[in-house]
Amino acid sequence: MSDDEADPELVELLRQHFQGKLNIKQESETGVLEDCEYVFDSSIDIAIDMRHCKKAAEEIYTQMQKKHYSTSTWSEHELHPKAKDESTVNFIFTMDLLNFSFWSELPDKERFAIEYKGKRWTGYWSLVAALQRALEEGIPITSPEYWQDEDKCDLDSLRHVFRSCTEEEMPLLKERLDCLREAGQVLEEYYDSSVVNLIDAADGSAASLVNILAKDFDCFRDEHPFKDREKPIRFLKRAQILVADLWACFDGESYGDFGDIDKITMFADYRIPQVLISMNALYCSPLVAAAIRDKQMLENGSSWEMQLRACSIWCVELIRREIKRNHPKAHINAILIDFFLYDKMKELEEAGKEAIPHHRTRSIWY
Ligand SMILES: Nc1nc2c(c(CN[C@H]3C=C[C@H](O)[C@@H]3O)cn2[C@@H]2O[C@H](COP(=O)(O)O)[C@@H](O)[C@H]2O)c(=O)[nH]1
Repeated sequence: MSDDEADPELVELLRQHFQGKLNIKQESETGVLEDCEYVFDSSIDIAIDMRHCKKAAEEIYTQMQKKHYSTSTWSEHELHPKAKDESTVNFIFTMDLLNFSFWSELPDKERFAIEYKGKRWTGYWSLVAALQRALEEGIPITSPEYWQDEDKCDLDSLRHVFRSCTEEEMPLLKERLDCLREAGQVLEEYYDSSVVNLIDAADGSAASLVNILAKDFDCFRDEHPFKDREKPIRFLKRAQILVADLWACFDGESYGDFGDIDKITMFADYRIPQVLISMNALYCSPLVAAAIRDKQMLENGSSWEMQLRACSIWCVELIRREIKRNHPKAHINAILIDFFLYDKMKELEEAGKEAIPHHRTRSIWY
């Protein structure tokens, strides 16, 4: 064989090696963005208004700069845990296991609310307040072993942990107990009941951790069939926000150190669509707009609901690209845009300035 001919065996080995790399590359993609672009391309009830999307991008960038919005904003929230240790990892995991469906149809004074530190907390903050209160009362609510103890951790004890200062009970309490139970079993079976072991299994990849959560835990597998598409559409909202909360809380270090964190998308909940619509970046057909305005229930997995979630994720991606185009040096990803929009929406709600209601879907996914 002449010097310039490659050894066929070596070529085959290299091919298999790079082929293998390609496979690993496949596993390190969550598929969420591709799935949402697919739904956006076939949406007829929801659209993205490009002109307002561009305008929103500039407004968001300017306000984020003014507020010095960064990962450290996460820990500045009064109720978020401050310790940078394993107890906070367990807190965040528990929080994002249960981070769904707080909305109520009752008037503000009657809706489910948690009294803690002399304040009345509703929505997402009611969850965080209840977990903090339980820990202070000596209830090990963030312990995977506790979730499996059917004598100690049952519907009554969860009702006590989430006891409201009004007559309304926390929504989907039984489903929340099921999430804790399943997570306790999976963690015991595969990760020696340690959330840190679960994070270590992702080997520093955000996308891998999202995929592991979706693979090992039914209650994180937020994916749904859409029209005649062969594969379900992946939103993976609570799996993604779990990774994002770890990243933000630990400032991208320690348990929050993910080399590919920018692969995480916006989290398809019921607040970001609301704020994108109020910024005119997202457009709803008259029928959908009327359903949202009239607070009609949009069934989980219905076409309108899927389009709303997917187009919101795609809209934030376009906003992210627009900011990157105009401010190449800005360290802004979908997570920080999302966190900023959520906090902005809560400020508008607090000030009684919600232009339109958020959409009503009751599910464990968001
Ligand atoms: N997309 C997105 N969805 C978010 C959040 C958060 C809170 N994240 C904290 C961490 C960093 C940020 O700065 C926030 O301080 C909760 N949610 C979702 O909203 C719904 C609760 O709404 P309401 O009932 O009105 O509180 C529910 O589906 C919940 O899962 C977010 O950030 N992004």
